Amino acid sequence: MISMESQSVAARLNSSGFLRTQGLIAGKWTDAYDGKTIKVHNPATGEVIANVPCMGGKETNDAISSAYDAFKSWSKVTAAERSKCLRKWYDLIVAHKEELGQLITLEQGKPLKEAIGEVIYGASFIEFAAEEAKRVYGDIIPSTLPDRRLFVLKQPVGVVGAIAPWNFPLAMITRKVGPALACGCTVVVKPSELTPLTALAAAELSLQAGIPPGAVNVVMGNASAIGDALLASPEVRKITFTGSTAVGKKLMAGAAGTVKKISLELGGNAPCIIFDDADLDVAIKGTLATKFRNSGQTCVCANRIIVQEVQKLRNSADRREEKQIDDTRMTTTARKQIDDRDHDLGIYDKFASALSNAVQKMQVGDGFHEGVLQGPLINEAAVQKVESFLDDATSKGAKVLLGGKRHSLGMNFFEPTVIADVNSEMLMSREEVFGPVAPLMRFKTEEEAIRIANDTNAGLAAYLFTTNMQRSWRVSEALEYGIVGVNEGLVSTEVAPFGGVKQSGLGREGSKYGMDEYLEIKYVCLGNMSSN
Ligand SMILES: NC(=O)c1ccc[n+]([C@@H]2O[C@H](COP(=O)([O-])OP(=O)(O)OC[C@H]3O[C@@H](n4cnc5c(N)ncnc54)[C@H](O)[C@@H]3O)[C@@H](O)[C@H]2O)c1
Ligand SMILES: O=CCCC(=O)O
Repeated sequence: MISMESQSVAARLNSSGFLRTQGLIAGKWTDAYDGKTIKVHNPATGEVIANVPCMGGKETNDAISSAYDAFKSWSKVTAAERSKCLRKWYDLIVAHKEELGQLITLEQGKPLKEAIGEVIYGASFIEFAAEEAKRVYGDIIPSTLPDRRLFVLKQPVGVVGAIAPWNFPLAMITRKVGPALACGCTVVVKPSELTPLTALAAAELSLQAGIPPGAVNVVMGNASAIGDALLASPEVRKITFTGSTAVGKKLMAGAAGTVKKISLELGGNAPCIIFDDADLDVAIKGTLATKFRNSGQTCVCANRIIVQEVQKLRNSADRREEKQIDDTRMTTTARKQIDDRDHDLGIYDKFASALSNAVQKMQVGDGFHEGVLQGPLINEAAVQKVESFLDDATSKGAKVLLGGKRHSLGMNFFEPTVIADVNSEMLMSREEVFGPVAPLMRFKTEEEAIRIANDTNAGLAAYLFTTNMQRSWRVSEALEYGIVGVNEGLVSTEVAPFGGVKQSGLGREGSKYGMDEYLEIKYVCLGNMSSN
């Protein structure tokens, strides 16, 4: 199955009804009103997979009206009923994980096994939301006056505009739509124009699951026209966005006009700190996982791998002093042991060579081919961005240890790359490279590692590798990030809060905290309660 060619996969998905090529408004599959379409390409081959409607403001306004109507009833359905529908949707997605995985590989490029992994990950947000739907509790507040009773109710926000990126065509949508529906909200989803097919297939399954027409609408096409319509409508009470920081800022400003609630999951610039006391195998495995997932195209991918190098200490006595060891009370053997260990400090060279060896083994190719671990980048612009970051780094003194250029397969394939001696003057340490490039930076002390790691406007995910328990806690606390992985490169799960600080965003997705994003708090005061 993994070796299926993309064209036959598309044909089969088409005949089994998984290749939907219309938007969804009020439960009806709909073309753009002016008949215009846009092409969806396979990033591995360049082939056109499908034409989907190029919708704009008019279709979006209709989708909003349909969501607004559906909200009146969906918000009144019991939590148990909503939970059942969501559970059914989850079951259907899991039952069709192969087809949805194939769609993801077709339009996004990630290897099929990874794509099916995304389907399971994406589905988990719906399952979790189905369970949480039943636990949206309010509060009773002890009153300050004897004749009053004070309550807090939690109620759905209303119609939600959910705008998603291309890198996780399913999971970035279910992470929004699952909790929104669970809380009683209805949604207008705008998937990326690069990857709308998975969203459309998932929306079809939502209808089959009994989620009422109008509760989930999908529009795509002219992104700014759709965005403007969502922002302008007073009926849309919440915008939830995952994507670039630049677009997130625009939406945040635009939401001010009607004072909408807003959640933003934006770009990262994840540091991955490798201390010299790290277990090298654990550090390599974790770094590979965080750096090369989805060919480096995730917001939580390590963007700066900051590795400890040898500290140039003056002499043995100074080394012992730095470690605050009482020299006078040490035996000669103990002193020698400390000195010998200090000579071994620094892991940079060992790490750079072990990482390069591991990366060299990664097979690049079409995601449908067996054994492929690295698919193509999403498009030519993404490849050009990686090239320009590498040119900038090498012109400023960085050294390519492995890869560094377009892959011989052509199209959007890029060689998995390791580049050493990157510093904070280089573009790739300031912005997301969003490609299969592992940039290595050097540090000497824990303090310096924390300073380098925090020296960015982003604050989404950070990683550190160390076997020192105290250090892992100390550094986790000092990192200005929303997510920290200690000795682990894959930390995303539906049960934990996902989101960033600083310019990486606002709010959290997944977990019980993700539900709050779709709820309003209402305080109710019952007065004159003492009748006799
Ligand atoms: N923090 C997270 O959870 C997270 C997750 C995935 C991706 N990302 C970030 O997303 C970026 C990559 O995704 P991308 O290239 O699709 O981002 P993007 O900002 O270009 O696009 C994201 C979505 O916004 C839409 N869009 C663009 N302009 C718009 C406008 N004016 N109004 C309304 N919608 C508009 C796009 O069509 C797409 O659907 C990276 O920066 C990555 O870090 C963040
Ligand atoms: O790209 C960002 C999302 C990745 C994840 O959910 O782990």
